[in-house]
Amino acid sequence: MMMIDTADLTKTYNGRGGCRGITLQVPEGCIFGLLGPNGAGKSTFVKMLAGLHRPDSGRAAVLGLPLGRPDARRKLGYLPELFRFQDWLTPVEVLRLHGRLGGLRSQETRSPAFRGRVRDTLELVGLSEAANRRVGGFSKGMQQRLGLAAALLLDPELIILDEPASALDPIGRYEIRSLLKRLRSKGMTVFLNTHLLEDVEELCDEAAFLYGGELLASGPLHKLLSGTGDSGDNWRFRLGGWLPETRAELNAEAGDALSSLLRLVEADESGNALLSARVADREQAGYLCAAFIRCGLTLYESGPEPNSLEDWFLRMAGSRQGGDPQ
Ligand SMILES: Nc1ncnc2c1ncn2[C@@H]1O[C@H](COP(=O)(O)OP(=O)(O)OP(=O)(O)O)[C@@H](O)[C@H]1O
Repeated sequence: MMMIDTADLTKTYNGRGGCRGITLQVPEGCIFGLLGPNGAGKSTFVKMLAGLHRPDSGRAAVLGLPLGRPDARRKLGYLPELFRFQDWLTPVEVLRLHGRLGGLRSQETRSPAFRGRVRDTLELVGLSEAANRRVGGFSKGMQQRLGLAAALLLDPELIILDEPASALDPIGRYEIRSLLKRLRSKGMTVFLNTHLLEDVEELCDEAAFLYGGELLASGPLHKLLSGTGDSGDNWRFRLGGWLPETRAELNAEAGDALSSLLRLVEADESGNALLSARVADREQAGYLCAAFIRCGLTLYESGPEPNSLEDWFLRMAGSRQGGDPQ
C-alpha cells in the first residue's frame, strides 16, 4: 500500500505561494525525503498531509484513507517545523497531554501500560534522564527530541517529520539518524522534510524535489542521482593496458580538444586506469571510447558518474531558474 498518495494536490494562500498540482506516492516501509529550497512549498504540503491545511483542490490519501480521517490520524505521528511546548511541563506531562490529544481517555493515560510507553519513548529519543525536568530549561536539541517522542508516542505506522534535526548537534543528528533507521527496520514509514542533504543521502530510499510550489522530480534516490549522460555529466572510463606513453597516443588519436577533457583519476602498475571526462553529450563519450580502442586499450566500463545529492539539488534548482544547470 502507498502510505501517502496524492493527485494534483493544491493549496495556495489567496492564490499565491503554497504548492500546486502535487502528485506523489510514498511506499510503505521507506524513508522518503522531501527536498527543495526555502519557500518551495514543502511545509504547505506537509501541513495538508497532517490535516492542518485544507487543500484548495486535488485528492490525497494518508494510510489509505482520505485526508483528515480520525482513524488515519491515530496511526500518524507528526513533528511540526516550529513548535514549543509549555515551559512549565515536564516531558512526562507533555507526552501525557499528547496521549490525550491522540484520543486516549484521562484514565488510560494514567495506566501502567501508558506510563511504560512514555518511559520507553523517552528512552528511545535519549531523554530518560530529563523525564521529570521542566521543558523551560531544555536546549533546542532536547526540545526537538521531545517533539520526536510526541510523534512516536502512539506507535504510529507513518511519521511525518518537518525538519527533525535542524536544532541538533552532530552527535544528536547521528543518534536521530540511527533511530530513524531502526524505525524503518521495524516497518515504520518515515516522511522527512529536511534541508540536510547528508541526512537524505544517508537515510532516504526515495525523494522528491519541490521548486516554486511545483514538483519537479520524485522517485528512488539512486535513480534520481544516476547520471543521464546528458550535457554537463561526468563520464568515467575503466581501462586496461594503460602505459605512461598512452596519454600522448590518445592526444593523437582523439585530437587535442577531445583528449583535453580527459582526467586520469588513478592508474596502477598493472595498467588498470580510471579516467573521467565532462562530456557535452553521449556522442562525445562514444568518440572517446573509440579512441581508447584504437590505442589498444581494453575498455572495461564506461558510463555517466552518479551525481552527489548537492550537485543534483543545485542542478534542479538551476534548471528552473533558467540558470546554467551545472
Ligand atoms: N500562511 C501563509 N500565508 C501566506 N503565504 C504563505 C503562508 N505560508 C507559506 N506561504 C508562502 O507559500 C510559499 C511556500 O511556503 P512554505 O512554507 O510551504 O515553503 P517551504 O518549502 O516549507 O519553505 P522553508 O524551507 O523556508 O520552510 C512561500 O512563498 C511562502 O511565502
